[in-house]
Order: sequence, then structure tokens, then C-alpha cells
Amino acid sequence: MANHAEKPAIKLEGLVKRYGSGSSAVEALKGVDMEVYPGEVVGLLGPSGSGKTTLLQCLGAVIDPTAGRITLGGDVTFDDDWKISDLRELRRDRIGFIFQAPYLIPFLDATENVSLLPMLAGKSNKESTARAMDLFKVLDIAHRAGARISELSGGEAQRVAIARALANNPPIILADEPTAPLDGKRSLTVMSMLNELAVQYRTAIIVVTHDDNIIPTFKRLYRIRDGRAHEEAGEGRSFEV
Ligand SMILES: Nc1ncnc2c1ncn2[C@@H]1O[C@H](COP(=O)(O)OP(=O)(O)OP(=O)(O)O)[C@@H](O)[C@H]1O
Repeated sequence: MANHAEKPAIKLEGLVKRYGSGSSAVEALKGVDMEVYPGEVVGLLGPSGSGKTTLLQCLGAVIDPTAGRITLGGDVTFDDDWKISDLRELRRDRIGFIFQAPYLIPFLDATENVSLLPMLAGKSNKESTARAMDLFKVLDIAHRAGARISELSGGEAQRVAIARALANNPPIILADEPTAPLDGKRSLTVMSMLNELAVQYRTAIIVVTHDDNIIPTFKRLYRIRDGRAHEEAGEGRSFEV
């Protein structure tokens, strides 16, 4: 179902994550295989406790997998052990995170919240601000660029958080319940923007969700069951919002 003409941005082979040891051990992931291609927005579904957050955390180098292999953009980053020395650099340059709550810095304005990341990665102030403004235009929020975080609506704040995740143009975005705080219409707006951004910047995006409203937007999805990921075709509907 995926486009095999290109190298996957994310490839997981037999990914295992065990918490604890002995009789109290929990094997949250029992051998997950998954591929996500540049320009794709893929859903990750499953009941509570099935291992969705664990999978995102392993992929984002937030926790250590127990076994298996992770290949990002053709580079093996984990093969029964981390294959790169600087995991902070991996998180900063190659992976963007979007959470349920925007977690923006309240004493900075919208632009500063986004431009901070490219600046930390060594870009100039001017270049970083220009990057924030480009993303705000795509996300239709340029008119709020100078606003304080407390002045933004929930939907606007979430769009600033999406711009922040894209600020360093990472090839991968991991989104954990990004539409949870939003109503149905705004959820669909966010999904249509993520799809647009994925295509425009060739980003591979994984969206963990329980939101029935956005499930029809995925062209492809994985359901986690019994510690494994099962691939399904989605409806891939784009909604007029
Ligand atoms: N730090 C931990 N120590 C021990 N067990 C854990 C830990 N974190 C998660 N687990 C267990 O691993 C399993 C998967 O948890 P995870 O949080 O990944 O599920 P989830 O699909 O994200 O759930 P939800 O939809 O409720 O957020 C669960 O059985 C959970 O209890």
C-alpha cells in the first residue's frame, strides 16, 4: 500500500520494548514492523495500554527499545542498541514532536516560540524568524505572529505548536493525540494542514489518535494489537474545512 519507489523515512523491524524484569515484566511491544514514507501521514490506533505511546517514545529516542531495528532515512539508528552517540542531536534535528497540549513558552510570543528552535540549531535570528513566518503562512496563522500565547485560542495555539515541530524541517514528525483538545471542525483543519505540510516538506508523520472524527483522513494506518502493528488501508478522505 505504501509508495515503495522511495526509501522509507521510518522503518521498524521486530521492535521490542519490555518494561521491568522477571515476573513483573511487561512486554509492551512484541516485534513491531512498520514503514512510513516521506510525504505520508499515517495513523497509529489501538486500545488504551496497547503500546502506542511506547512506540512513539522508542522512535523519538525518549526511551530505549529492548531489541529490534530502527532505520531513519536509510540510517540504522538502533539495532539492539543505539548506533548513534548523540541522541539529543537526533531528537533536535530529525524528529519533531506534537503533543496533546501545545506546551508553548508563555513569556515568548508566537514567532519567538517557533524561531527559538532554528536559533538553537545555529541559524541566524533573521533566518529563524523567516522560517517561522513561512510556516505561519501555510498554517494560516500569520496574523497572530506577534500574539502572546495567552491571547491565542486553543486551535491557534495548536497550530503554533505544529509550526514549532516543523521549525527545523525534520524528516519525521511524531504526533501524540494532536487533535484531542480541539472540536470536530478544528481537528479536521489540523489534519488537512498536516497532510499539506507532509507533502510540501516531504515529512513522514505518525499520528497517534483515539479521535474517530479524523480516522477517515488517513490513507494508511496501523492498529496495535497484541504488541504488534497491523497495517490497514484507510479512507484517505480530504474534507472541505
Ligand atoms: N514506565 C513504564 N513501566 C512499566 N510499564 C509501563 C510503563 N509505561 C507503559 N507501561 C505499560 O506498557 C503498556 C503500553 O503502554 P502505553 O502507554 O505505551 O500504551 P498506549 O497505547 O499509549 O495507551 P493509552 O492509549 O492509554 O495512552 C501498558 O501495559 C502500560 O501499563
